[in-house]
Parts: sequence; structure tokens; C-alpha cells
Amino acid sequence: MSARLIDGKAVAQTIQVGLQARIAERASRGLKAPALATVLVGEDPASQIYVRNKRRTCETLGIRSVPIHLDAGIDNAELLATIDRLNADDSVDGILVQLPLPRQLDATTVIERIRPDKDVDGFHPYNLGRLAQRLPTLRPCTPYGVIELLRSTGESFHGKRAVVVGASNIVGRPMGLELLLAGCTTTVCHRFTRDLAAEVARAEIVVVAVGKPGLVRGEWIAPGATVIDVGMNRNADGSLSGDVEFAPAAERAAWITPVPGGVGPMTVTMLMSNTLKAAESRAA
Ligand SMILES: Nc1nc(=O)c2c([nH]1)NC[C@@H]1CN(c3ccc(C(=O)N[C@@H](CCC(=O)O)C(=O)O)cc3)C=[N+]21
Repeated sequence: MSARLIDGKAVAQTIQVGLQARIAERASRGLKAPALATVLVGEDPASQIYVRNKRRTCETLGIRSVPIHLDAGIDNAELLATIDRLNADDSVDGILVQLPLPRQLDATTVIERIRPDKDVDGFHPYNLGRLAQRLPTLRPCTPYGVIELLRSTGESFHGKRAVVVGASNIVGRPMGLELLLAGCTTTVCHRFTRDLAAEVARAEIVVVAVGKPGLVRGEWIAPGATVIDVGMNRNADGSLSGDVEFAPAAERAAWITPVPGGVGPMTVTMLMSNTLKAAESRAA
């Protein structure tokens, strides 16, 4: 392996120390702790683990966690009523509804119901529109975390050719907007892209967020590229792997993120950053 590893755990830790200090400083001025409501619907085991992790990180940083657990069988109206209550609650700064939701519930309606200034996931059309117009407010956590990882390498992004693989609403599309904002010449690839290998081979920065293990072959990676793997695939033996063939990609890349320990820890950290930001802008 010749690539240098981008240590997401370490970058996340550094950012968290800064957040913790800012939250403590607010407390010393008599301000209340920022508060994050995490809404979990049903018992999906992966969602339970993720939400527990978010709640635990809140406590570590001095953010008040407001855990809300709703029955798997609730209907849209009940979920929307919960959102309305949290929207109106002045003691709550941020609202996160864990996705995916059970089938009978409509995520789009729910996301659009959250007050944009409490939308710490950055999924509301207002916040995405602001990002599209180069006036970011609350930014989607995973793409924002990827930008922080790229920044941590110390390499500049200005004018770089960036390729995003995957065009989901929560990662690929906002990732394209973030890279554009950062000054990259940005291409977003998806299931209809004709020659994915050729697109990836042109990239100086590659961000992969599809959810298919080994989708991006090591031999596609341009020598000296920076590779960010957002994929999190659970293997039969319980271990995790990304969407990029790690070992051969690391032979060619200059920088690469591991899975786990790359993007994942940043997603949670940027959620905490957004919660503090939401609290700061309410007080103002
Ligand atoms: N409304 C909403 N917002 C989200 O941000 C959201 C969501 N729904 N639904 C699910 C996905 C997934 N997600 C992860 C966050 C952290 C890790 C993470 O910390 N992963 C660790 C290891 C995890 C492990 O070992 O299982 C790592 O990559 O090193 C992973 C996945 C947030 N999501």
C-alpha cells in the first residue's frame, strides 16, 4: 500500500474536542446546553445502533439528548404530530428522524415538516437549496464530513476533477454540491452512467456512495488520486467493507479512507456540529 490513510476517527475526535469546548464555553456564559431530539420509529436493529451512537455522542459533548421512540405501526399523522410538537418546543434545537422509516410512512413529507432551522440532517429542501445557491446553512452531515476529511489532507481542491459515484438525495447529490462549492469540476455518476470506469479514472478526487461492495475496482483509480469511500456494507462474518476494492485502490491512491473508521465517525460529528450551530442561531 502506498496511499496515506485518512483517519476519520482522529479527525472526528479533533472536531469533537472543539465542539465540546464551544459548548462548555456557552454553559459558562449561562446558556443552556444545545438539545438534539432523535426520533426512532420501530425496532430496526441497525437504526437502533446508529441512534444509540448519536445519543451517546451527544452526552459526551454536553449536548442534551431528547430520545423519542415511536411504535413501528404508527401512521403518518402521528409522526407529523410528533414533529410539530418538537418544532414548537423552544427547548429543542435540532430534530433528527432516523431513516429509513417503516414502509407505511412517507419520509419526504416528514423531512419537509421539520423546521428548516432545526433540520440538523440538512435534508430539508430549504437547506439543500441554500447549499445549491452557495449559501450553506445546515449542511447534510455525510457530505459535510467528507469535505472536512478532504480538508484534513491539506491538499487544495481548487479546480480539481472530482467524481461522485452515487446520486442519492442524502449523500451523492449534496456531495456534488459541496464539491462544486469547494471549487472542484464535479461529475456525479449513477446507475445510467455509461462508462463508470472511465469516469473514475479521470478523477483526482473520488467519492463513492452506492452501497455495493467492490463496485469501484482498484485498477480504475488514477495514480495519486484521493479516494473517499462512503459505502458501509455488512459482510457475512459481521465485518464491514466499503464500495471500493481497498487494497488495490490503496496501491494507486495518494490518500484513501478506511471502512470502518473513515466517513462514518464524521457523519455523527457533523450532526453534533449542526446541532451546536442550530442552537447558536436560535440564541441570536
Ligand atoms: N436521518 C438520518 N441521518 C443519518 O445521518 C443517518 C440515517 N438517518 N440513517 C442511517 C445512516 C447511517 N449513518 C451512519 C452514521 C455513522 C456511522 C459510523 O459511525 N460508522 C462507524 C462504524 C460502525 C460500525 O462498526 O458498525 C465507522 O464507519 O467507522 C455509520 C453510519 C447515519 N445515517
